[in-house]
Amino acid sequence: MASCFKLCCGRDSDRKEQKGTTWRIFSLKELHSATNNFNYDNKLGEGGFGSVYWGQLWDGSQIAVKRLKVWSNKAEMEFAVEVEILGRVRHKNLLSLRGYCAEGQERLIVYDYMPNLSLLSHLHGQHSSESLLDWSRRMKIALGSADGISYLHHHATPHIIHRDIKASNVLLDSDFQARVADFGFAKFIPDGATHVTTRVKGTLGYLAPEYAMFGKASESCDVYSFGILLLEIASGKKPIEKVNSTTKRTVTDWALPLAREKRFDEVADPKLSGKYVQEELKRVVLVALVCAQSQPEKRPTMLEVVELLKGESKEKLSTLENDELFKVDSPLQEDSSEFISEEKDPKEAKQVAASGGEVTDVS
Ligand SMILES: Nc1ncnc2c1ncn2[C@@H]1O[C@H](COP(=O)(O)OP(=O)(O)OP(=O)(O)O)[C@@H](O)[C@H]1O
Repeated sequence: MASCFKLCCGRDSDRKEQKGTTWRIFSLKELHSATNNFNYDNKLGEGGFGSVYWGQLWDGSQIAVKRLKVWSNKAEMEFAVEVEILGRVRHKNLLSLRGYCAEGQERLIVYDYMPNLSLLSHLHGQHSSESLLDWSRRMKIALGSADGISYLHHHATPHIIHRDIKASNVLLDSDFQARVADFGFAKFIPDGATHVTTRVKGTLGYLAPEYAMFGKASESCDVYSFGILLLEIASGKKPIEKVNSTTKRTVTDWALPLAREKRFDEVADPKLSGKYVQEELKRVVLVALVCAQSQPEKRPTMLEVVELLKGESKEKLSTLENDELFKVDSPLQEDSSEFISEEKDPKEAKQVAASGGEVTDVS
């Protein structure tokens, strides 16, 4: 990918246009001036890669600038992957790349600024007390992020898996439209390959079991993470919850028995104060749980997820409702908590095994 980065992004001209995507190279000086010298007051947040700052360009447009913390080969790779992938895609539900800056050891990525910040900040963070996420906004965010991921899986060439779908990576624009962000761990799936075997990256609580255990990354790993995200949107619960000082419970282990007993109202976020569309809530919970099944082959594709969430086909919804997973007497899923380990840095969970017959890529 590093060599591909040089090839694709290191050309002479300053503005790139590919299939309608437009981005440019920024100078460090320009970004210093846009962010008031990366002033602490401009800081929007911090992630694994580095800090993110709000800024304003000379034309008045607002930007978010992600600045690499410490230069390393690994960080350089993450930077290259993100720029390479975001530079190729453009969709209403994916965060747009404005450009990048690579001067000396400085690596910065410039995006459109998302005034409503991340979904995480509204569900569990600094905006959660404001209760800005009513049911219609939650539905719009669920559908929008599904659309964005579906574009990556089914329309981008080559197909792309994101590998880090989670609430902090869904940003919200001024209209509370979802924009899937953070492509530093994303991977291209070569034509004809069913999956790639790779070092496990991602976030605890969102990792599909086959990926956490065997490093098998495919589109269905994103589907699993999206299922967890959907449950989070509907219930306001975190993916893993502390039940008491020794026990933790996943959101799926909590929601599946409720769904089987058709107690959907108990899944709804109490912050909604009962204000939601019952049919939509039920749909979201059922779709979430089929997505977050342990067996990848039983999960739907993102195209099917979009269709189901829209609720356009009564027939498909009734097939979903009658899925084996929701039969009261069928065995509960393998205990997903057995996969929960207290990694210091879940992003560096060890690659456990590599099985034959697939593309192996340990970057
Ligand atoms: N384009 C943007 N507009 C507004 N805020 C942003 C933007 N990009 C990032 N942020 C804010 O900066 C925070 C840090 O983002 P970043 O993607 O670096 O890390 P993260 O997703 O929170 O964590 P990690 O990198 O560990 O996955 C985000 O949670 C978000 O609040």
